[in-house]
Amino acid sequence: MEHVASRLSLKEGTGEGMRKIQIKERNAEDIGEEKKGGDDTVFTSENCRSNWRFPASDGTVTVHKVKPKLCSAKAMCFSSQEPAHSLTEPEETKNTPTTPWQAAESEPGSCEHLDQNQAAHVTGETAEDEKTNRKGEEDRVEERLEVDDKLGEDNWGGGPRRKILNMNDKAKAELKVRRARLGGEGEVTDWERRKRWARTGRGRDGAELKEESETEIDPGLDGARASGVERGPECFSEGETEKSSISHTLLSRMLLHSSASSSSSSSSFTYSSPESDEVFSENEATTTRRQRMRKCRSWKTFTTMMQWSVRRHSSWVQLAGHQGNFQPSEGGEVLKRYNAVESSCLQALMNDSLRQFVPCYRGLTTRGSESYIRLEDLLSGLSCPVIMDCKMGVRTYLEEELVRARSNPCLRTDMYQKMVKIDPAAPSAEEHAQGGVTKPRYMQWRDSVSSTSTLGFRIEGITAEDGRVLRDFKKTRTSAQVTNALLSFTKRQSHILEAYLSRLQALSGALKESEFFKTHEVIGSSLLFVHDRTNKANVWMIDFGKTTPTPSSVHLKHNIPWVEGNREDGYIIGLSTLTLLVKEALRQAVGQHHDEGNIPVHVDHQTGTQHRSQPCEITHNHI
Ligand SMILES: Nc1ncnc2c1ncn2[C@@H]1O[C@H](COP(=O)(O)OP(=O)(O)OP(=O)(O)O)[C@@H](O)[C@H]1O
Ligand SMILES: O=P(O)(O)O[C@@H]1[C@H](O)[C@H](O)[C@@H](OP(=O)(O)O)[C@H](OP(=O)(O)O)[C@H]1O
Repeated sequence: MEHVASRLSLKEGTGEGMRKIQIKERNAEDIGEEKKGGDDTVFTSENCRSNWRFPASDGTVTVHKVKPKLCSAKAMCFSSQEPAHSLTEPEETKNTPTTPWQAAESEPGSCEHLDQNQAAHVTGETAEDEKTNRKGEEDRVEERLEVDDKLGEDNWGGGPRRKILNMNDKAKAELKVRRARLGGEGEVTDWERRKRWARTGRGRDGAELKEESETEIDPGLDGARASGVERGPECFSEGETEKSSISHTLLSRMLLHSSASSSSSSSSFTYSSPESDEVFSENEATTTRRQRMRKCRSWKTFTTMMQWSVRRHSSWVQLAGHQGNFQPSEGGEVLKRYNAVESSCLQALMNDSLRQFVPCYRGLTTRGSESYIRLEDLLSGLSCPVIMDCKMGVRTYLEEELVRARSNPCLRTDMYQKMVKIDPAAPSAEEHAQGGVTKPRYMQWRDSVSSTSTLGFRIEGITAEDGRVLRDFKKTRTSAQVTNALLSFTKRQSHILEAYLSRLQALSGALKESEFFKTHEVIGSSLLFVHDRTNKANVWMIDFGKTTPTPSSVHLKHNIPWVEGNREDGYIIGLSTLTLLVKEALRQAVGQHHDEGNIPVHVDHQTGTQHRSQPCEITHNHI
C-alpha cells in the first residue's frame, strides 16, 4: 500500500527545520476557516494539546490547535452514568472511590476524616495564620471554582473533575480547610449535601428532582421545599433564621430553576456572586454581611458540586466523536454543534425511507454565540442504556481531504502521537523526524489497522451497563475479534442479538429504497447500537458531518471497493459484514460455537451477497 504521505512530497518540516520554526497556533474554529481558505493566525508558543502543523516554504510551521476527540475512558466516565450503588450508598463509608472527586475525598487524611484543627495541621497553619490567610484562601478557592465552572461549561463534565483530579495534596487540604470553615461546626458538609442531592434527584428531569426531594427528609431540602419551592424564592418571612433564609433562597431557586428548565446543563445551576448578593438588604451590618457571604460561598461550592453531580448522573453518554460537539438539552433531545453539511443531510433524511433509522431532526437552536442542531436523544427513556458506536464504510476520509493534503500538506503532531501510541513502528523515519503526519496518512493508517479497510466498519466504542466506557478497539481488526466484542457488548443475550439482526436487515432494505443513499457518499457515519436492561434494542444511523451529495453523473453502488475517484464509500460492505457477524455472534450465543473460533465470512462485494464458506479473512486493499 502506498501511503499518501509519501505521495505528498513533503518538502518542508524536516527535523532540523522544525527546531528553527516559528510556531503559530490557531483554535479549532480557525481550522474550519482554514478549510475554507481563511488565514487569521495568532502567534503563541507550542503548548496546545493537539495540533496541525503547516510547513511553509519559508521554513515556518503553523500549528493549529484542534478540539480533541474523546479518547479516554476517564474523560467519558465524567459525563456518563455511574453504577446505581454509587448514587445510593454513602460513599465515605467505602474505601473504593469511583470518581476522582471521591478519590480526593476518601484519601487518607482527607477532610471528611478531619476536624478543623487536623485540617489546619495538614496545611501547616497556626490559628493566627489561619485568621490572617482566611480571606486569601477563600478568594483562591473561589477563583479556582470559577475556573472550574468555566471549564465545566466548555467540557460538559470533564473540566471540573479533571481539575480536581490534578489538585495536589496541599490544594486538597486547602479546599478541605475552607470547606470546614465555611460549613461551620455542626452543619451538614457540602459533600453530604451533594450526596443527598444525588440521592434525591439523580434524573435529568427537573420535575423528578422536585418530586423526589419532597419525599426525602433533609433539613436543607425540606426547608427549601417548605419555604422556597412551594412559596417561591422571595417569600421568606421576617422571622426566619439567617441560615434558613440564605440557604433556602438559593436552594429553592435552584430547585425552581431546574424544575422550570428541566435541564442538566451547567448553565442551569450557575449562580454568580452578584446573584448571591441579592439575598442581602443594603443596610446590614458589615460583619453579618461577611458571615453571610461566607455562607453563600459555601453555597456556591455546593451548587458547583451539584453541577458535577447532575452531569455525572445524566443518562446521556457521548461515546465517540469530538469533545465539545454536544450540549445537554431537555425534552428528550441533544444538541450537536452546527455543521451545514450534517444539517442539510438531516433535513433531507426526514423525508426519506431512512427516516425511521435516523434521530428526529428538530431544527436549529443557539446557545450563546454557538449554533446547534437539535436531535432526538436516542438514549432518552432507556434504563441504563448500553451502547456501541460502529463507524461505517471502507474509508473514513473524503477524497477532497486527499486532494487538499496534496496541495497543502499539513503535519499533525497529535495524529503522529496517536499513531506512535498504537504502534511506535508505524511512522516512517521521515515522519519520526518531523514528529508529524498528514491527516490522510493517519486516517488511512487508522483504517488499515482497524477493521475499516477490511470489514467495512469499525467499532469506535462501547459503554457497558455499569457505566464503563471501552474505546480500545483501534486494533480490533479481525471478524473473530469483532464477534467477541459483539458477544461481550450484548452479554450473549440472544434476544438482543436477534433484535439487532432484524434491525440491520430492515436497514438494508430501507437503504435499497432510499433516494438519499443513492445520491450521497456516506463517509464517517456511524451505526449506534442501543439496548437497555428492559430489553429495548435499536440501531440508528448517526453522524452525517462528512456525508456529501454526489454529482448527478456519479451513481454509487456502496458495495464495491473504493479507488480514488470513484467515491465509493463501502457502506453496504460494512453493513453486510456487520450483519453477518451479528448472526455469528447469535449463533455462538445460542451455543453453536464454531470449532476454530474464527468466523467464516465471505461477502461478495460485487453483488452484495453474503455466504458462509471456509474460514477466511476478508481483505480489500483499496488504499
Ligand atoms: N441523537 C443522539 N442521541 C444520543 N446519543 C447520540 C446522538 N448522536 C450522537 N450521540 C452520541 O455521541 C457520540 C458521537 O456522535 P457523532 O458521531 O455524531 O459525533 P461527532 O463528533 O460528529 O463524531 P466524529 O468525530 O466521529 O465525526 C455517539 O457515539 C453517541 O454516543
Ligand atoms: O479516531 P481517532 O483515531 O481519534 O481519529 C479521528 C477520527 O478519524 C475522526 O473521524 C476524525 O474526524 P473527522 O471524521 O471529522 O475528520 C479525527 O480528525 P480530526 O482530529 O481532524 O478532527 C481523527 O482525529
